[in-house]
Amino acid sequence: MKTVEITSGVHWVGAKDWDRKIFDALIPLPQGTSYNAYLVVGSKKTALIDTVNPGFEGELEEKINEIADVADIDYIVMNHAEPDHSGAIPYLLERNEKAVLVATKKGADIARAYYDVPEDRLMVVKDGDEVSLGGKTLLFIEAPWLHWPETMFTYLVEDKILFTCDFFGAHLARGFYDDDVPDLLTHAQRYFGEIIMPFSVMARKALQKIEGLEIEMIAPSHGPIYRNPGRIIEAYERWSGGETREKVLIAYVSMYGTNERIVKELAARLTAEGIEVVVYNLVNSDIGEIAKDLVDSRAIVLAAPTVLGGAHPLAVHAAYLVKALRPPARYALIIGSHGWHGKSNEALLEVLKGLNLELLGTLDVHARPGMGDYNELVRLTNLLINKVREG
Ligand SMILES: Cc1cc2nc3c(=O)[nH]c(=O)nc-3n(C[C@H](O)[C@H](O)[C@H](O)COP(=O)(O)O)c2cc1C
Repeated sequence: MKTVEITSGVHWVGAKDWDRKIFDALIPLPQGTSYNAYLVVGSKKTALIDTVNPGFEGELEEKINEIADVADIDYIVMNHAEPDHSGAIPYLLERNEKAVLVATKKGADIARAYYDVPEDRLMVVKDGDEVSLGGKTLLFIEAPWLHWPETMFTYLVEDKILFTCDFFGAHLARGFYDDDVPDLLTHAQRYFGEIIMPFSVMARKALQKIEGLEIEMIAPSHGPIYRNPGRIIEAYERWSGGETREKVLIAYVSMYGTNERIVKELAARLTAEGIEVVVYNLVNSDIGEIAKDLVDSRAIVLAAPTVLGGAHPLAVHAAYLVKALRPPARYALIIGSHGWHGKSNEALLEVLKGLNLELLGTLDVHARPGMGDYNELVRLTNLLINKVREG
């Protein structure tokens, strides 16, 4: 893909990574991703906003050279220091003798540590600082913890474009503008769940901060550019505000079918009552999809057998992720099974400790589910339905 001029003097010079399958050695990328970088050309100065993942430096340089010489860039704006956006900084600083790296104070610390940026090539900015490129003014807005401590947004005043790096992003190689991707909000929700949800408080603060800005375009550093920013801002308000639906997320593991039978019975009863249900068998589930559904589920059910005196490792992993992602769910049910001494429920509750979840109950099936287990399941299901409907 060639460069794209998104408005006069503002060029997309990023890279599409169609082949990437995994992010942060953890999150599957079913549709690849993109590393968006933007070249802003003023009448006097030129700035590059964000860079690309290591391995794409040459592609970035080629694109920049279509518009201006890499050696002529005056500012490299680092909205976020994570290598997928800043990995090309050392390469660029080697090929350009004058550009300074623009970052927050914390960003500068990270740039020194990760990219060996020397002091004379660093320009520290704080909230409200501006840089004029000649007819194009960059305004810096500190937006920490989205998703590292140093993050900021850059606002291009004259063109009303907000560059937000990870915030409002989506892992997608396809599409260029939001209107090219009909299912974009689903991907954005998944990205929110994976990356932003643990920082929902900071997300709300950032949304308040940009409330008064006139925004014509949102240009994140992963996924399509929003020409209709209202849609994603409204979605982020809901997601970061912890707005949940009448929806239950069930994640389970079952070696010989005990938990599976219980979970299927539970899902069928919830569905019959008009409650939205998503069921994930943890053996073959994409954790990005689970993260997406955690964004708006009101209750979580974890079900797993006792294995070697604890919970099945896949369930421990899932519980750990739930704890780390801090979803807005309000209620939980924990279901387990055992052959001789049940330990799974206890182990999962230990992992989840500290989350603001109301535990509606536990069920621990001995070997295979019997009448007593099904009766208890009916009681717990009714309780869950009532709570989920209450809100
Ligand atoms: C590898 C393995 C380890 C197990 N470890 C325990 C254990 O430590 N304690 C226990 O009570 N049952 C243990 N069990 C028995 C299972 O917890 C029991 O069969 C349970 O009903 C399986 O539920 P599932 O079919 O949903 O996986 C173990 C079973 C297997 C296959």
